[in-house]
Amino acid sequence: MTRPEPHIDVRPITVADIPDWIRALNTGFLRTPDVTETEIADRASYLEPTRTLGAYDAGRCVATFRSFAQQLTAVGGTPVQADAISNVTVSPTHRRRGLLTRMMAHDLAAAKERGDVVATLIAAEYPIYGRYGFGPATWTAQWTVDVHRTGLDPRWSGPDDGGRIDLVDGADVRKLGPELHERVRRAQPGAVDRDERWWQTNTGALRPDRSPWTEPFFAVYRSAAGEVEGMVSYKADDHWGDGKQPLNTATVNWLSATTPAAERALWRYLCSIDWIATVKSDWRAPDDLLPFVLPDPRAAMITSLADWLWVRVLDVVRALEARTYGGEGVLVLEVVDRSGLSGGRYRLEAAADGASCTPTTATADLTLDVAELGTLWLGDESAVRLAALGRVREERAGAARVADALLRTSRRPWCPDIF
Ligand SMILES: CC(=O)SCCNC(=O)CCNC(=O)[C@H](O)C(C)(C)COP(=O)(O)OP(=O)(O)OC[C@H]1O[C@@H](n2cnc3c(N)ncnc32)[C@H](O)[C@@H]1OP(=O)(O)O
Repeated sequence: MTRPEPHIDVRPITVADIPDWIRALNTGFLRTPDVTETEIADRASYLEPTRTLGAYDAGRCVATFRSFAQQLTAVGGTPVQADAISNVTVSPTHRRRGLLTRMMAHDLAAAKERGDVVATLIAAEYPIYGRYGFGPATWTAQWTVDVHRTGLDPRWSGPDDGGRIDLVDGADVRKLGPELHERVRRAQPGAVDRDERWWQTNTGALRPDRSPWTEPFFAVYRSAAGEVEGMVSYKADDHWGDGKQPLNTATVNWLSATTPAAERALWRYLCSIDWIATVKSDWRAPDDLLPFVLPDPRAAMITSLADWLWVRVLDVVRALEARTYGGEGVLVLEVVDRSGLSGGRYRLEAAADGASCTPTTATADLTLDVAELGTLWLGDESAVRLAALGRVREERAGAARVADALLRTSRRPWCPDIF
């Protein structure tokens, strides 16, 4: 049970509040609470005070919340404006008193007012955000590859498709990476844009963390035509077996590819590095090609599978009109939104040349909470499955099957980023 705490002020921060806000953030994330000058300067360089909230009890910051503008790729490749939420913490002294609820209400109201189509976040724990209308919209998997079981010829080196792989340094990544990622994310439903700071912090040009920077390896795949089609960042440990065999692990920080050829070449490259006995993937789509670019797919085991990007639909009409559909058809959705932001009855008409969505008084085919709409919107989840779980209700027999035929996608959505 939450209890109201009117004496605690929830408000956007000012620049002067940044050090105390960072201390509260570090506390909530169980990091050492002291604040360094580097951290203050870094946060001050990109925090938008109007979109950065703090809760103040007797002048001390006891909760943090931040949002920023993000482009999220809808099914079909159109980016929509998202309200990306991050840095959510409530100090342990002030938990379960409704502070998150107050900060979320403040932020979502502002996002709605601004005209954002959806809000997004990556949830620390599953039970937190459903109550605010968020639904898990993409899932993620991590693989561990037993290199000696892959069936790859250990004599193999380099791509066999006319392309090439080159080791590069951070400066090259900053030059080539942003354009590559733009192509990746525009083609990948569920992917988001990356700002310059992402490239700086992931190549060591900017080092805001207290943890010392360790330069990873970077490799670029170019096609036979010389086009940059893929890139990987990885690190390796130093582990030797009792028989003096090298048993090192290569851990992928991130791997981006615009073509299956690039994906195949980069995974095979990682598995071909001398001394490497194990390859650990980054957070990938659950239907990643990885296992199947290996002669023996069982060499790649999923070691982690979980929800990743959560979506909260703020504008049903624009969200449904932004995406493409698997066929033509009409679906009337009764969207229930207890916060009053996006509820209503909507008629979706999907056609080959685009979709239209309009408020309607026609009889509903399906009734669902706005959180379930967020779960269905990127095409990953099945309405038939949600109906079986009682999470969507068919008002017309067979409507969930129609929804699946329209909404689901052949490849699963994926968000390569954490934010
Ligand atoms: C996008 C991101 O940044 S994800 C990171 C989220 N942050 C963390 O996980 C850091 C550690 N945890 C925390 O800081 C806090 O516990 C928070 C932010 C998760 C929750 O903040 P609180 O102020 O305690 O939440 P609030 O009091 O508004 O809770 C509202 C409801 O959600 C429930 N709830 C909140 N957090 C959780 C949780 N982790 N698990 C289950 N239920 C939860 C509460 O019980 C309450 O339910 P009720 O209305 O039925 O009583």
